[in-house]
Amino acid sequence: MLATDDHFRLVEKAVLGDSCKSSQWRVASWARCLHDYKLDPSRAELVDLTSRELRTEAEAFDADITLATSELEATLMMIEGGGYSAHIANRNGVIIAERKSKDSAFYCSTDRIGAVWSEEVGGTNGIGTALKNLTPTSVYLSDHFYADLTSQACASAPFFGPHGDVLGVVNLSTYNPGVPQLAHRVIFGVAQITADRLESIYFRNTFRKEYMLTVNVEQRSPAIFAIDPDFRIVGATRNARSLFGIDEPAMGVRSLWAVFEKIRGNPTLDYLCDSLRELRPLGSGNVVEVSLRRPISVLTSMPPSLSAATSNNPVKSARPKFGKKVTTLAECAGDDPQMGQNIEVLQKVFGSGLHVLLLGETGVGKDTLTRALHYESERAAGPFVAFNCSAIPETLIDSELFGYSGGAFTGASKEGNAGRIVEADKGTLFLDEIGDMPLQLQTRLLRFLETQEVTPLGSGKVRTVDVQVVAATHQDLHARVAAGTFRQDLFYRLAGAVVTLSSLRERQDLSTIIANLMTQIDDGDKVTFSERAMKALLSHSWPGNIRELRNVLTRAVKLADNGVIEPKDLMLTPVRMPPLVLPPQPPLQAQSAPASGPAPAPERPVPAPARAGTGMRKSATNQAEKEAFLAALEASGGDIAACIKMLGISRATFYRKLKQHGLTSASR
Ligand SMILES: Nc1ncnc2c1ncn2[C@@H]1O[C@H](COP(=O)(O)OP(=O)(O)OP(=O)(O)O)[C@@H](O)[C@H]1O
Repeated sequence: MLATDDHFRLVEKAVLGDSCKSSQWRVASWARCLHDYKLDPSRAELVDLTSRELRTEAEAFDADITLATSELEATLMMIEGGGYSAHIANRNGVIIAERKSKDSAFYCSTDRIGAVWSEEVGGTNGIGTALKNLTPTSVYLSDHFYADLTSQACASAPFFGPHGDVLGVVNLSTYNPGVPQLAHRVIFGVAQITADRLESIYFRNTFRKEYMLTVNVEQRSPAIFAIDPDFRIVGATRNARSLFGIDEPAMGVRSLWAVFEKIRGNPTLDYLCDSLRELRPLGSGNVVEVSLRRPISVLTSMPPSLSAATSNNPVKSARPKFGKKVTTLAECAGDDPQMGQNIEVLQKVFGSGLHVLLLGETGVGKDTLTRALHYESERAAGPFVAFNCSAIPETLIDSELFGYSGGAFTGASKEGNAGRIVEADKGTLFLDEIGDMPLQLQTRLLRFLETQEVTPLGSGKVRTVDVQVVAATHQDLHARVAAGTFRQDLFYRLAGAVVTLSSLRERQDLSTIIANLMTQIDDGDKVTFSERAMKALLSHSWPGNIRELRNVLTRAVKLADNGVIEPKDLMLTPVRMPPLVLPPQPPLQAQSAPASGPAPAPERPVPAPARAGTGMRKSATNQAEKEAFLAALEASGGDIAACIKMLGISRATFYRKLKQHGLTSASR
């Protein structure tokens, strides 16, 4: 922090015009602080609102705050380790949402929910000055007006609503007098990108029922028009407004053909939807590339009885009629408040043109939740296509996902293959284990996500599709980005909403989940639990999450005598659990444990060797795991489905582990 006197002299000299070093925006802000607001740089008088005042300010935020907080989450993941926290302030400069940096040493305690950061109160500061000038603002250490604040740095960017008025400010701040200026500049860029993304999210969400024309311009934020079926412009992003000279009164009145030269003949919306097209802005020599997306509710394959569905009345009838019962969103939410909140955010983003990234341990229900979202959305009439990036050999991912034309390569089928992306047109594509997507294909996937276009191998024909992508992984994607094995821009493109699903041990509604599962398991309604069995279930740590719980319950229903499940039927003791959920054990012990079939449980769990280091224990567990895989493969006679069932793991985990243990050839 600067000495108060020194800082005061600095401010005074700059305002009097004696300092040639000060940038104009800062001098102008300091002058406002001194002359207009009569603030004293040596005495910061910051204001925190009462909870009642805060409630009023939060209500004054003219948009859905849950979308903004989900965005903050994604931003914080990208800059983790930098010591910055992320905030949303409303248009009055009051912080109404916060996501804290894990690096609490640099936490800016003045930047908390309820703090007022208008320039009139906080002097020159990121949020207040950005709001004053309606422009992104970086306030680095001694840029602050108050001497007390010169140990902190903030990067702030205002964001605007779909009708062009300012909604609030994204703010990233750190309490770190040693933060390098260059690093802070990068954070400033991130704040601006976050603000742009928020604008885009709110715009797409507001105009989701309209056609959406995106103009490809070399600008940071996209130029998008929302247009009605008569080509009237009903909405435009800030960038579209400034580039094409459109203001609010023109909305709903001006035709697209008053902005662009009309294409020959009578262009239909369908013509524009089918591919990337070129349009020439009126009075300009250069053409621009545009792409048009259909409204979310216009699904050509939707039967008439469903076409009138609105977002309040979601389409439900397209659930698969046969086979597996689809778990509902209400069942996914259970009674867990965190899960309920997650689902609320996901429902808002789903179908808005943004993609979704689901994180969470294996078996927490990422696949199940995605299916539920699909079948309770307006895409329900469209296809649900799941693609597991780790279950398909690397060499086949390209052709399987993006498709190929007949005879495109040696061994290709004569008819060709549309590819999973095209199959998912007008529906949902679930990209499971996205962390395993090979790097070179990540580039292709990114291109598709940006343009919604695919060109099947060997066909040369571009096909535009309308696909909601949900990507999922149990891996630490952030670490993969840092290690250079996952593209940062792809992460960002996928992260329209990033939601981390809680593990079963973190959930507060285990008994509800048990009750739900019992309704889904054959004969589950014919048994009850003894008190001791229920106690054992509730106190188990469930390393295998819901999948493990389901397996345990299914088996217990079969083993229960006289319709009552006792602790012995649960077989929760380590030796009888599938290998992947064993605690660390000496190799011999684990090797001798069979992968299936009931056996008398030992009195107590076998302890890990007292002096084994983490490395030793890891390799012992690894070895045990490999042995168990070999045993299961042998016992199942190479039947993958039986093997997976025996091991009690997901198909994705099965293939991942096969690869990890070098057993790939044994699986085919
Ligand atoms: N809310 C729920 N209610 C009942 N069963 C559920 C629920 N969520 C998940 N399950 C069941 O748990 C098992 C694992 O779920 P799912 O495959 O969705 O998890 P996942 O996170 O996608 O796993 P992985 O990362 O291993 O692919 C499945 O058998 C599924 O039916």
